[in-house]
Amino acid sequence: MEDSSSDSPPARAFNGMSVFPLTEMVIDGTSEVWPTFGRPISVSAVLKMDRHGSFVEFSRIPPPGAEVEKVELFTRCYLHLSQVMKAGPKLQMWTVNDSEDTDGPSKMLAFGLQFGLQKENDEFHSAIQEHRNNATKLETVDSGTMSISTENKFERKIESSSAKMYFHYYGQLLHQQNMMQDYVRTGTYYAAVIENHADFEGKIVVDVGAGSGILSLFAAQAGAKHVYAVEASAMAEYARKLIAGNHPLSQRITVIHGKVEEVELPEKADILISEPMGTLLVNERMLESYIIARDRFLVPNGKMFPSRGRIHMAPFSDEYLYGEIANKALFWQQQSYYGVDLTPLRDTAFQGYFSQPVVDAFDPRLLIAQPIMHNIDFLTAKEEDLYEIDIPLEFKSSVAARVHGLACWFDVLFDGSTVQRWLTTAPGSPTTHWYQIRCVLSQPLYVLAGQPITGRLHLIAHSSQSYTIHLTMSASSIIPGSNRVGTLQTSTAKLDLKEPYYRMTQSPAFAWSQQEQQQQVEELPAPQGVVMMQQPFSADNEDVNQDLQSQQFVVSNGLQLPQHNPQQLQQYQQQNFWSS
Ligand SMILES: C[S@@+](CC[C@H](N)C(=O)[O-])C[C@H]1O[C@@H](n2cnc3c(N)ncnc32)[C@H](O)[C@@H]1O
Repeated sequence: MEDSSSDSPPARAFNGMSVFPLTEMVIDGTSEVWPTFGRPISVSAVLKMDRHGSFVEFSRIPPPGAEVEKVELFTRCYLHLSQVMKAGPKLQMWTVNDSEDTDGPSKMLAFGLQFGLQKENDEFHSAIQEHRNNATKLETVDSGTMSISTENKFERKIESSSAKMYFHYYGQLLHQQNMMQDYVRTGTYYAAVIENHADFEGKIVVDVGAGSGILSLFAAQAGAKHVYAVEASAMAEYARKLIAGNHPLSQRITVIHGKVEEVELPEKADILISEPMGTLLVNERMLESYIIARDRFLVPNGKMFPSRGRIHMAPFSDEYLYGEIANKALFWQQQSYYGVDLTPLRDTAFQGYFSQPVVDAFDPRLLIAQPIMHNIDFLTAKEEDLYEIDIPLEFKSSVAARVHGLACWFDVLFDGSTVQRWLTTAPGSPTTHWYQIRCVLSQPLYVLAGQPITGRLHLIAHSSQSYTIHLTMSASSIIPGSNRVGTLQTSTAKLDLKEPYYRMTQSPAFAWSQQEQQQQVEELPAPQGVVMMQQPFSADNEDVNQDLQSQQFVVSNGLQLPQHNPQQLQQYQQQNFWSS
């Protein structure tokens, strides 16, 4: 390890905290995972930086009167290899993967950090965030000791195996086509750009993650002076080919193969265009690259298309979905599977199924309260704001129901000078390839009409370009004589956004007739942010995605193709898309 460089931010010291090494994880009867901690060790912490990045050096403080006077190093944790989570007012949880910094085998370290005061916890937490920021702001000065720069930013926070798979995926035309064929998505981008051509005319544009180059071509159609299409995957070569074949627009577009974190551009941009949204808006962690591109390339007061995103959330009740997930674990209930007792893994399997967010298009009538939303302003947000997103939940149930979890979707805004356009993925709106996502609780809650539902949605970014989701939901009650809310029943869930359960081949939760559904739609008021369903789900319960694509294909091309043979349609679409 090198010593801290003199160019690095000054080291900061913190005292008076105890480390509880994590010895094991225990799963109790209610399927909660509880960490078991070892004996506490008093430590001090110093935040430093060397050429590998920022790190915290924890040192043991010898107990008063101890013979040893020398401060002994407990551990050194590099921030880019550490996940730090506030687990309580005075408690932080640390998990550290030190595989990159030891010559030996990969090691995971987990511990709790207990502070004497909440203030100390807050200060230490913000100092860590600040240090992360400073580290990435330092430019490469020379070939000397300090070499932390934005060039390493992507690599330092994303595992190389994850990035490799990610860019391999986007390097294939098949997947670019899939996005392009989401006509709600592509059509909204097209309309937003063309209707707001005044924002593009004569302007320098950067297309952040250009993929096939489709948005760059839209910007050029809208009159951009020049477009820099930055694409990190091998798709950049195909984009070059596609753009070259679209003369004369091609004269005003330059494709740059590389990451927006690394490439250099000859001039600043007046406007950025990008499609960086993943499931739940933030999956894939590409919004962070969009923000980095803003800081690197956009002129002050420049425009961003889109400029704002909102995550919408509401509790839902769906017995059918809950039963489906719970039943999957029944396999492990067998006591004699070829003579083998599978039950030791039953609880683990049960938890495993509930740790997958469900991705599908659901009926908005499954929502049992008005949605709430969380705003992310792409023009002002800091990249680090997306490392940890903490959303307090507060709803009022509109019916008596069993609450099975939290449903989420998002929308983004194109804030054009001429027209404002929202691209929405709300349930009941025309379905997109993002669908909606639902976090299902293994222990449902019971609520009465009018009862408050409170809780927290806590998203923590991880190095595989996704998030760990910590969901807490409580059935609450207003404490008589006060405005305070008391908790009656609480349920928690931990999910990995990277491991979703794509439920598109399943039957819809409701198989109502069109007439019944229409009647329901007319009777129910639409929740805020949700367009109530105008049409039934796929008439023959076939794969929703295929059916969606077939409907949209028919609409967009004006062709009268058979509506109820999605497989044939999809085949037809794939063959013909690139010649349309
Ligand atoms: C969701 S796709 C959108 C593609 C295209 N703009 C469109 O709308 O059809 C995102 C693209 O961004 C690229 N990408 C992701 N992160 C990037 C980064 N840090 N630098 C450059 N390209 C990136 C991906 O390879 C992928 O092609």
